[in-house]
Order: sequence, then C-alpha cells, then structure tokens
Amino acid sequence: MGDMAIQVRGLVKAFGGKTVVNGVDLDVPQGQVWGFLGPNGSGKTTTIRMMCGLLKPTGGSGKCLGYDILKSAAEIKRRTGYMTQKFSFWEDLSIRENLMFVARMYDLPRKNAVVDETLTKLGLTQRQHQLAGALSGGWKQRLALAAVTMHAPKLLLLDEPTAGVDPQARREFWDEIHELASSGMTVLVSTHYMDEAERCDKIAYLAHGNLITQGRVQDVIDESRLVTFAASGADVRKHVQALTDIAGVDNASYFGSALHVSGTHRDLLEKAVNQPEFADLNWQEIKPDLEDVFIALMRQAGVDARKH
Ligand SMILES: Nc1ncnc2c1ncn2[C@@H]1O[C@H](COP(=O)(O)OP(=O)(O)OP(=O)(O)O)[C@@H](O)[C@H]1O
Repeated sequence: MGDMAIQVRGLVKAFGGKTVVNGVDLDVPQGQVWGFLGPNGSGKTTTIRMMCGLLKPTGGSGKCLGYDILKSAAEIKRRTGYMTQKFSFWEDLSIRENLMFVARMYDLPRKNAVVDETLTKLGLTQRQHQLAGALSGGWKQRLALAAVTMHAPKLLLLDEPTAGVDPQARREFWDEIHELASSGMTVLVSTHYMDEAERCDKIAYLAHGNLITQGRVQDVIDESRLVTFAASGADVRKHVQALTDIAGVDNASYFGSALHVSGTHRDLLEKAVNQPEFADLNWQEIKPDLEDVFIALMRQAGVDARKH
C-alpha cells in the first residue's frame, strides 16, 4: 500500500442491472487533493462512495487508508469526513447544536471544548446560538467543512461542495482545503468548476462510469492532443453553427469574445478554418484549456451534458 490513501482496482457498480461505474482503477497518494470531474450522472459520487467503504461495489477490490473496502467499511468511515451535495444540517437547530450533534455522533472526547475551538476557528462564537438555517451559503459551507473535519479524519470527501457559493467564499474554501492537505489529509472533491479542477493536484475524469483520463491538469490537456484555434471580431458569433457542422471540428463555441474551434485532427481543423467563408476571420492557434478538453472528451464519450 505504501503511502497510498486509496488504491482500487476494477470497481464496478450496477443498480438494478444498469452498470453506472465500469471498472475503475485508481491510486490516490496520501496528502493529495484530487478532483473528480465528468458530466452529470457519470458516476463520480458512486465511485467516491465505493472507494471509501460507504457503498458496496458490485465488483472490484481495493484498500482505503490501509483497510479493505469490502471488509472494513466501519474502520474507513470512522477515519473519513464526508460532505454530501446537500448541506446536511438541521436548519432549525443552532450552529452550536449542529456541531454538538456531530461531536456526539463521533463520540469525541471533550465535546464542549472541541465545539468551542471549532467555533473560535470559524469566527462564529458570537453567532453560535443562531439557527444554522439563517447562515448565508458561504457560511453554511464553512460550517459544514468544520463539522466534517472535527473528528480529524485522514480522508475528506467533498461532493460538489461549492455549488451556488460566491467566488470569494469558494476561494477561501479552497485555501482551507489546501491547508488541510498540507497537514496530511487526503481530499477527493467532485466539481464542475474548471478553476477548482486547476487547484487540484490531480484530476480524474469519468464519463458513463468509465475513467477516461487522469493526471495533472497540464498532462490531461497535453494528452488530449486537442488543437484549438481562436478568431475574434465583430461578427464571429454568426459562424458558430457553420463551423460546428464541418468534419474535424469537435467543438465550436463563442467564448470570452472570441470564437474557439477545437478538434484532434490538425489537418482537418486547419482545412475547416481555412474555408473561404471564414476568410475574413483572423485565426490564431491557442493553447486549449481544460474546458475545451472536457467538452471534447464528452463528445468523444458520446455525452451531451445538455441532455441530462
Ligand atoms: N441508489 C441508486 N439507485 C439507482 N441508481 C442510482 C443510485 N445512485 C446513483 N444512481 C445512478 O447512477 C448514475 C451515476 O450517478 P452518480 O450520482 O454517481 O453520478 P455523478 O457523476 O455524481 O452525477 P452528478 O454530477 O449529477 O452529481 C446515475 O445515472 C444515477 O441516476
């Protein structure tokens, strides 16, 4: 196992005969922050939950924090903090009561003292008797993170933790995640935000339950072998549809006041942008970004995210 927090092979999950995770292998070293990406319904949550003993796989095996995911689920759960998609609060209990509930659930020693320390760290001591439901989105999320780390877990699972939270609160949340990782905690976080993916040590991309690619963000971009051209100008927007229909163009979209076209076959793509009808556009090759790559991966996997 070495210094791996998670090491799984061939993970499969079927619900009622439908396979939603299809043979995932993954090695996550301790103390790293990994991002799980992929379209809605691609199996991110299911994979994360299986890797950590929260859900029994239909097939496959592996270890999490040194424990067998099939046999030692209780041991793993005790050492794991899990923040689900919905903030799991009692909105009509106070902030303090919510933290006390979690302290009791994990049967922490010195419950009152731990809750006091957590409130101080959060800067919520003055507001501890307010209802948790009255907090803003950013504060709820900070409280949720504090609650799931009170028992000092070795592994933190965050399922789309920042959905609907403003940019400054997201940034502070990510600073906190990296602080936790630097103290040795391993973090798996599922997200649809590209800037968050870029803040991960490594990312894993799932589509239809298959692990399509994994690695450092720059490696994922390089390995995609995606070529991207951009054109700007007053009327570029009107060419989107025509470009989309040309062979070799995997994606054409208007993006930050420029038209981006991407594909994996350079010759076909060059031929496409050099067609006479686009002669008035000034094309420049640019480095594809992660969003270009994910859209291409989705297309290659036959997924149109808008259908979900
Ligand atoms: N308990 C369940 N019973 C039946 N089907 C399920 C169950 N849990 C998940 N699924 C199905 O498995 C598939 C993968 O779901 P999962 O929640 O893992 O995807 P996801 O990538 O996390 O999606 P999202 O980004 O929307 O959260 C979906 O089709 C979902 O409907």
